[in-house]
Amino acid sequence: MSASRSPIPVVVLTGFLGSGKTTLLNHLLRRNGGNRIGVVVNDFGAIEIDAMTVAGQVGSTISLGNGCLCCAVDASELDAYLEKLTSPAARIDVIVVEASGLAEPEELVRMVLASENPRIVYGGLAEVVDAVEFDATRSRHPGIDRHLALADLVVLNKTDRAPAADVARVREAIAGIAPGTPVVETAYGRIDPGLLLDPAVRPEREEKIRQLSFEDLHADAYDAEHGHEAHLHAAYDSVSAVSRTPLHPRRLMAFLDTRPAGLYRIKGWTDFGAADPHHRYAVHAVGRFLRFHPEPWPPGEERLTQLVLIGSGVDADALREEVAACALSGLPGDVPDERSMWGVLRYVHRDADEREETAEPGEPDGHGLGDD
Ligand SMILES: Nc1nc2c(ncn2[C@@H]2O[C@H](COP(=O)(O)OP(=O)(O)OP(=O)(O)O)[C@@H](O)[C@H]2O)c(=O)[nH]1
Repeated sequence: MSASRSPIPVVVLTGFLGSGKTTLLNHLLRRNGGNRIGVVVNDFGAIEIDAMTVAGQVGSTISLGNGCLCCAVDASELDAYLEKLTSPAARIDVIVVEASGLAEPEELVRMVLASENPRIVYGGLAEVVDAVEFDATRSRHPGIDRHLALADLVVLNKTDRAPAADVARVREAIAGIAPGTPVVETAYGRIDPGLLLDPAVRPEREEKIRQLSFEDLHADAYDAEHGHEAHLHAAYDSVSAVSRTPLHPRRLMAFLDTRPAGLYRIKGWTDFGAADPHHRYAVHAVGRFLRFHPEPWPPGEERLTQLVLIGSGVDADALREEVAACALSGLPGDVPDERSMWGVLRYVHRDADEREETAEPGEPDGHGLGDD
């Protein structure tokens, strides 16, 4: 199994014509919080490159001054570009693929799940919905229900243009189509970037004292110019859970198997103590998708479990208690052995060669869509 750096999440962004995908992408690129984002679109027109500092262009790839990269490709080139964006030299932290014009969202999700690129991991399907046009779009394109049912996160956009009662009604309709899927209301795609990017679990960044960068100034100037409120409302809860006692793999799996649907993402590392003393396990969950990635403990690193759980409408205290209850009690019978790890190991992504040698039929893929 690979013990390199944690894989790079690939987020699929979808939504009907004019719902606000481009606006959302631009917002993320401006508010990247120090993350380097790789964006894949099928034409540059979609990202208003002019509005950003362009550091250079080579063929169909544009590098922005803030370290982000934008590629304009068609679906047949997607794999090659994912390869390029995940090369260590690109130092990309998250990749966003805008579905429109590339392929149907289901198709893209399948491509990401089936990819043999060991450096990527599925980062979720985010569906942008136009709060004003929802009913009209739905009657013209019944397919929207299918997309919503597949989405891991729904961004209910253009709420500035819809009366509160209409927004509430659309929310209710979405809840009927995609029960439990987190819905974030916003205007101009201004979701809190923390929903998709994760500064909180990047220790090397946490240690740095964050200074006001050019990018912040640029974002604020943009906000002022466009009359948007500079402050982003947190439409979700971010709960951090730390345990200095190793977790019991079976109890953690029981918690993960029954996690509330409103819990959109889980990131962090787990210490399973004697059940695998050599590795810490990076956890990556988005929507119904779950993956573990074992990495050797960095020398001198304190052995602890650190998880960040992000969701909307979740009970922070209850979540912290549930994680705490996964810790080993120290009682004589509460000792995990190697077999206790089986549940966890089913969600470890093995490299292609290794997988061919040991593949078993009916292995779970961690997502309702299947891996092939
Ligand atoms: N009032 C209002 N306008 C918005 C909002 N979000 C986007 N717009 C506007 O809606 C139009 C379409 O937004 P885009 O971001 O281009 O939408 P898109 O989904 O990328 O569109 P396509 O690429 O054509 O599918 C633009 O004129 C945006 O400025 C919003 O929340 N409120």
